[in-house]
Amino acid sequence: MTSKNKINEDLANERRKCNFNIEEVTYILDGGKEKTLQRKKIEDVALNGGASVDDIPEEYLSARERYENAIRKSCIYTNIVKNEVLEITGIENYGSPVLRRTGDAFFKDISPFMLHLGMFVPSIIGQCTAEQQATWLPRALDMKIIGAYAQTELGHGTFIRGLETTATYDPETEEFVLHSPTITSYKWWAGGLGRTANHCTVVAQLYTQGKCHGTHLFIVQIRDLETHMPLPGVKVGEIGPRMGFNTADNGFLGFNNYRIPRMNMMMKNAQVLKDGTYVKAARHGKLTYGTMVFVRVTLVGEASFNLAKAVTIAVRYSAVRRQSELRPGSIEPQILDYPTQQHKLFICIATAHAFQLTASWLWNTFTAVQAEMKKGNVDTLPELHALSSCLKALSTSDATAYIEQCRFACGGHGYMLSSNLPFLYAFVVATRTYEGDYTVLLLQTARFLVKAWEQAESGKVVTPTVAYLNRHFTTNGKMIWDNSPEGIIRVFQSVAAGKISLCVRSIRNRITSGMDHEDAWLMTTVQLVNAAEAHCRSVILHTYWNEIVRLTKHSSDNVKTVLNQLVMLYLTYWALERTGDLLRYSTISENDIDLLQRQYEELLVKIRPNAVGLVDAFDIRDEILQSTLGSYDGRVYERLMEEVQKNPLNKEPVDPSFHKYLKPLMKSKI
Ligand SMILES: CCCCCCCC(=O)SCCNC(=O)CCNC(=O)[C@H](O)C(C)(C)COP(=O)(O)OP(=O)(O)OC[C@H]1O[C@@H](n2cnc3c(N)ncnc32)[C@H](O)[C@@H]1OP(=O)(O)O
Ligand SMILES: Cc1cc2nc3c(=O)[nH]c(=O)nc-3n(C[C@H](O)[C@H](O)[C@H](O)COP(=O)(O)OP(=O)(O)OC[C@H]3O[C@@H](n4cnc5c(N)ncnc54)[C@H](O)[C@@H]3O)c2cc1C
Repeated sequence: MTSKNKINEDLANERRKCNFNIEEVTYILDGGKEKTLQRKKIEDVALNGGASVDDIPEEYLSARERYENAIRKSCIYTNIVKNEVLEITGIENYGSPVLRRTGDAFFKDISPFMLHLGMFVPSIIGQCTAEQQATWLPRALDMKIIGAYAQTELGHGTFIRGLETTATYDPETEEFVLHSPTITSYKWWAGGLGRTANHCTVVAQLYTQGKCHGTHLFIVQIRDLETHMPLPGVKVGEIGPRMGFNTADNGFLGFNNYRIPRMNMMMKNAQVLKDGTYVKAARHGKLTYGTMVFVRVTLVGEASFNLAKAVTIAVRYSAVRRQSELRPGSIEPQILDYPTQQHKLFICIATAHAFQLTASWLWNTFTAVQAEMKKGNVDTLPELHALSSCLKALSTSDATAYIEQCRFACGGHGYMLSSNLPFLYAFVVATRTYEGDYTVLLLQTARFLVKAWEQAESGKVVTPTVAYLNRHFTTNGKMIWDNSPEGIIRVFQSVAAGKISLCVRSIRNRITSGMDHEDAWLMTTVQLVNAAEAHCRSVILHTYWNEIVRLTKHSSDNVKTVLNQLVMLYLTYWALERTGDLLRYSTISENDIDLLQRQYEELLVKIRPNAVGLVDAFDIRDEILQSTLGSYDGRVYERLMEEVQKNPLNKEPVDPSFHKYLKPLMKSKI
C-alpha cells in the first residue's frame, strides 16, 4: 500500500519492525492470492474516481440533503459496478462481499440500495420459481426496479408467525388482496422502503379458500415507475431519525385492499393454483425463512470486516499517539506500548481473524447444505439453522463490544465522527438486533442442542458440530485440564456439554415437579442462552484453530509464528474470561490459571512489534476506512485540523446568532 503523503515517523518505524510478510497474511484472510488480486483489481476500478467525493462531510447535512446525497452516490457507485466492475467479476458477483466492501468508500452511513442487493434480490433467487426469476431477476439486477424486504411490522419482528398483514386469494380475478388490518400490522423498518424502493418483498399471512396457511412471500409494486408516486391502496413513508442507518430510508408500509397478480406470490416452496388450491412445500416447513438464513451467514463476515476496520484505525492511532511518561522526564511512550492498550486491541485483531475464517467455513457449510437441498435432502438444514443463528448472534455481539473498545482506545478523538468509529459502532450494533435478535437466535440454537443432547443420551451418533456430546457420555467426571490448543478447545466443549446437561436436568426436574413443557422451557431460558453461547464459543475456537493449522501449512515461518501467536492469544483470552466455567467443568487449578495469565501477558509482548503489520494485512484502503485517525500515513493531527476547515460553523468568524440572541442577552439588565 502506498501513500502520497509522508508517513508519520512512528508508523514508519512500526513497519520497519514488522518481521513477517504482510501480503501472505492478506492472502490467507482473503481466501487465497487469486482472491486478493481480484479484490484489488475491483477496488482499483471502483475507487478510481476518488470514491466518496463529498465536499461537505455527510454528517453536516440536513436529513433531506443527506438522503439525496446518499442516492446520488448510490447511483454513481451502481453505474461503476454495472459498467466497469461486473465486466471483471461477472454478473453472478453482484452483491458479493467485495462489492459491499468497496461500497463503504462511498458512504459513511448506509446506501439506500443496501437492502435491494442484500435481501430483495436474494429473496427472488431463493424463493421464486425459475419462471418467476426470469421475470424479476434481470430487471432487479439491472436496477430497472428497486426493492426492499418488508417483513417486520410495528407489532412484530421476532415472532414471524404473529405477523398480521394478510394476502387473501381471490380466484375470480386471480389476484391476492393485501391488507393491513390494524395499526400494528403496518410494515416497519424495511431499509430502502421509505423513499427509494418501487417494489418490495412483502411477508404476509396467506389466506385461500377460507383457510390461513401461515406467512408467505410476495413481490409487490408500491410506487409508479414513472412518477414514483405511491400506488392507490399503498401508504408508505420514512420512519424517522435513528441511532445509525440514517441514510437507509427505513420505511413503513400499509395496504388498503391492494391487489397483486397471483404470480406475484414467490412460489418456489409453496403454490396457490388458479382455483385457489394451496399446494404445500413437501420438504421442510421453514423454507420461506431461507433469505434470513442466507443473510445471517453473510453477517459473520460483515462483523469481521467492520471489526477489522475499527482495529486498523485504533492500532495505527495508538502507534502515532504519545501520552504520559513512564519515568519522570522520559520521552512520552506511544500508547500502543501500554500492556492495557495491547489488551484492548490485540484481542480485536485475533477476533477479526477468528470471525473471518469462521465466516468462510460457514459459507462453505451453507453452500453444501444448499446443494443437498437442491437434491431434495433437507436433513442438514436444522444444523445449519442452529449454526448460523448462534454464529450470527455471537459475531455481531462481540464485534459491537470490540468496536466500542477500539473507540475507547482512541480516547477523546475516537468520539469524533470523523474517526469513523461512531459510525461503525452504530452500524454494527444494529446487526445484533436485525435479522434475528441476539437472545432469540441463541434460543433457536438451544432447541437444537437439547435435541442433540437427547440423541447422544440415547446412544445415537450426533452431527460433527455437537460430536462432543457423544464424548460427554463416554467420559466420567471433569475434563482433565491441558494447556495445549486442542486441550483448551476440549475443555470449552466440556463446558458446553456440562451447561446443556444442566439445562436438560432443569427442564426435566421442573416437569417432574408439575410444570408443563412450555413453562419448564421458559423458566430455563437464561441457562439455555448461556449454554448456546458456550456451544458457539467452542465452535469458533475449534474452527479458528483448525483453519489456522490448515491454512498455514505452507506459510513462511514468520507468518506461521505470528498467526499462531494470535490464535493462542484468542484461546488464552477466552480461557481467562471463563475461569469460573473452567473451574466448574475441568480440573484446572489456581496454578494453571496463573500460568495462563503469564502466557497471555507474554503473548502481548510477542505480538506488539507486529501489531501495525497485522492491521496493514487487513489491507483496507484509506477511502474505505474514511477515518482521520486510521489512515495509512498516520497524519492524524493534520487530518483532524483539515476536517475542521470543512465545518460550516467555521465559515464565518461571527455566527449570526450572536447578534440575534447573545448580544441582546448580554445587554439586558437584571
Ligand atoms: C444486507 C442485509 C441487511 C439486513 C438488514 C436487516 C433485515 C431484517 O432484519 S429482515 C427481518 C429479519 N427478521 C428476523 O430475523 C426475525 C427473527 N425471527 C425468526 O427467525 C423466527 O420467527 C424464529 C426462528 C425466532 C421463530 O420462528 P417460528 O416459526 O416461531 O419457529 P419456532 O416455533 O421457534 O421453531 C419451529 C421449528 O422451526 C425451525 N426453524 C426456525 N427457523 C428456521 C430457519 N430459518 N431454518 C430452518 N429451520 C428453522 C426451528 O429450529 C424449529 O425446529 P424444531 O421444531 O425441530 O425445534
Ligand atoms: C437498523 C435496522 C434495520 C432493519 N431492517 C429491516 C428490514 O429491512 N426489513 C425487515 O423486515 N426488518 C428490518 N428490521 C427489523 C428487525 O429485523 C427486527 O427489529 C428484529 O428482528 C427484532 O425484532 P423486534 O424489533 O420485534 O424485537 P422484539 O422481538 O420485540 O425484541 C425486544 C426484546 O424482547 C426479547 N424477546 C422477544 N422475543 C423473545 C423470546 N421469544 N424469548 C426471549 N426474549 C424475547 C428480545 O430478546 C429483545 O430483548 C431492521 C431493524 C433495524 C434495527
